[in-house]
Amino acid sequence: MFTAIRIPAARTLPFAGRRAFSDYSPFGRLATSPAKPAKVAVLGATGGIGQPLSLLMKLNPLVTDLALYDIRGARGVAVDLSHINTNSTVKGYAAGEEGLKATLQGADIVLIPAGVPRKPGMTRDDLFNTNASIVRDLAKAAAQYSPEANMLIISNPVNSTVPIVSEVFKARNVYNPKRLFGVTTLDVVRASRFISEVKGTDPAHHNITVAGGHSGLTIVPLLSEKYPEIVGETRDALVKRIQFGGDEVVNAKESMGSATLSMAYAGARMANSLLRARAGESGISEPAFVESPLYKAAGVDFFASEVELGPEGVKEIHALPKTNEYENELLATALQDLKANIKKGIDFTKSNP
Ligand SMILES: NC(=O)c1ccc[n+]([C@@H]2O[C@H](COP(=O)([O-])OP(=O)(O)OC[C@H]3O[C@@H](n4cnc5c(N)ncnc54)[C@H](O)[C@@H]3O)[C@@H](O)[C@H]2O)c1
Ligand SMILES: O=C(O)C[C@H](O)C(=O)O
Repeated sequence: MFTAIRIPAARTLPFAGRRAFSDYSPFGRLATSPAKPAKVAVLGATGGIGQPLSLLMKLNPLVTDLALYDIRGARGVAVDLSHINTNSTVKGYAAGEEGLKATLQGADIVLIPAGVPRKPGMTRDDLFNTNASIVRDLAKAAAQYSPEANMLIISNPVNSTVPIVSEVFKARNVYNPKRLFGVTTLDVVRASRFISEVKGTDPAHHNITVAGGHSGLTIVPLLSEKYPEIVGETRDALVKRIQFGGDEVVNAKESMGSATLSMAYAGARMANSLLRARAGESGISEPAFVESPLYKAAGVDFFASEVELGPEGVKEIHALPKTNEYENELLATALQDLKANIKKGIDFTKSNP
């Protein structure tokens, strides 16, 4: 006799119960759909930072168009990413002026991680001879093809490459200090992680100001106002670890480069914050190395601190938190180095326009 086989109904989740990728996002809040089109360009997209950063941009629902450029391989990375089922388009371009033009035209955010990374024993300043001209040439193209974009400079030495971009834009009468950012987010990401390890807490609960610049002693964590209980050797070790966190990665990678994955995360967080501010969300702040009034009187035109973001880019540069004697000494040392790093970038661009 024929017996009907009963197939149990598949279990389904009601639509409202399903979670979107953005619910699990590590960036904090992500909007679920773009308020307006946003084109993001990545220059140096094939590199150790460029690839994961481009992936994170492909996953960001605020991005509608992603354009990738490198001196090699950007088209392959773009085709690979273009199979991911998020709404944005991805295009990769070949090296040269035409590729740069197509990448940059119409861009709202330009992320630049192009250039060589450190090997053990090197300082970030040792990268200057190679990276200064790479950043200068990319800045020239950006000044021509995307003069109004937010420029996010990742290439080291950030303390010098940001002034290089400002000089290139100034020479072409398109410089807008509200749109130029040295990406120092990684210092704050590290600070919150390292402090959570000391305190045995969730890093999400720690938002620490890291001021100054992005290299060694120019990185100044300002802990005392929020964490007056962290003192003595614990404080000294924590400050040193934040200042030299980059070396920790460089040494562990044994000549294979520097931080790439944590940097891609940090760069994507910064870009996401700018995209949210651009879409009209208020109260968004990130650390960044920007043209700043904070130490202009001391001859330091660029300085990293907490910056409030708006549709115009930099909305407001916040004053530093209250500092103690120990931090004032760190700041004094940082200012000396910063002055020299900034001058080096400006002098280079003036004598090699
Ligand atoms: N700001 C920060 O916190 C931070 C953190 C980590 C690394 N970095 C810096 O980022 C830079 C890149 O690091 P990485 O590990 O990705 O290096 P990488 O060598 O893996 O990648 C660099 C990419 O840049 C490309 N490139 C070189 N010249 C170019 C040009 N003229 N135009 C376009 N692309 C070009 C290369 O082809 C390569 O794909 C380094 O200078 C590094 O020091 C900064
Ligand atoms: O340390 C480096 O050279 C890369 C980067 O600036 C970092 O802080 O990890």
